[in-house]
Amino acid sequence: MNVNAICTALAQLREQAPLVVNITNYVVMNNSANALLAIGASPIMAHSREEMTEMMAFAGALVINIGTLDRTWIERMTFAVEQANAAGKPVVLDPVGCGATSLRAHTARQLAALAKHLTIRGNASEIIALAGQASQGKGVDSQDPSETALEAAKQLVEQYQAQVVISGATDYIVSNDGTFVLNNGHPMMTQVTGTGCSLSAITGAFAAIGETSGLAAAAVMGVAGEIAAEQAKGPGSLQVALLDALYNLDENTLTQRLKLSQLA
Ligand SMILES: Nc1ncnc2c1ncn2[C@@H]1O[C@H](COP(=O)(O)OP(=O)(O)O)[C@@H](O)[C@H]1O
Ligand SMILES: Cc1ncsc1CCOP(=O)(O)O
Ligand SMILES: [Mg+2]
Repeated sequence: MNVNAICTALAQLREQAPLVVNITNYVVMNNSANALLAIGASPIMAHSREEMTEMMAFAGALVINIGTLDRTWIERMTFAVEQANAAGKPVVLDPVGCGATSLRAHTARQLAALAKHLTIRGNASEIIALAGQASQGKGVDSQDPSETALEAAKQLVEQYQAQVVISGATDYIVSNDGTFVLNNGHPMMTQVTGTGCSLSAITGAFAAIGETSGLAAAAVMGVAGEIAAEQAKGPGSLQVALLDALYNLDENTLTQRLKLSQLA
């Protein structure tokens, strides 16, 4: 996949405006819904078991985010993944805080093993912990450089037949087709809660239109993030500017700014 293919995927996303079902955490529901709307998709935050079979029949994709987990949520998430599988819909898993507690690690692994068409998107500490290795995450924040998660990501690709997006200063998109490297974004993005969760939600939107790689999602998020950081005075205005940048992102800007390469 090259920059032209990413631009085509973005145009298709805006044309189709896929519906993305999110079971996400209390912190970022608003951020994620707004990020999906800004890029041109249609979000719905839905948790109820009673409506999930119907929901997955007409939805484009399911995004599962374990950020504010408890027993009830785990049961709902498991059922939702089963319904996505039955309807042949792709699943994106955001293993928020995986490594902080065994509940998160155990749940993320169970969900990953269950999902049939899976993309995993996490920061480096989450990806390392999901693979069962020692990570240095602090709660939901990464303290590992993204390149240190590459071996773990390759293990997860193999183990779950998944695509894996490691986000960070450099984003890596790892799959059976090789590893793409993105060098966009801005460090201030780590000081707004929900930028990673928004990236996972947008990954769901691209998965819904048949673009299973998280590459297109990481590309638009990275470029929009750096444009937003140029305009922001700090994290508060960055949050608003990010939505504007996602909304206004065009093919020329994406092409000019994208720093994309591939690992040999
Ligand atoms: N140091 C950084 N420099 C540039 N972009 C970054 C940096 N850290 C994170 N990002 C970007 O911020 C977004 C969220 O990634 P990340 O902070 O790793 O997720 P999470 O919020 O789940 O920890 C991604 O688009 C990523 O590329
Ligand atoms: C702070 C926090 N606590 C539980 S979920 C959450 C949000 C995490 O969002 P992100 O991973 O996008 O920074
Ligand atoms: Mg996160």
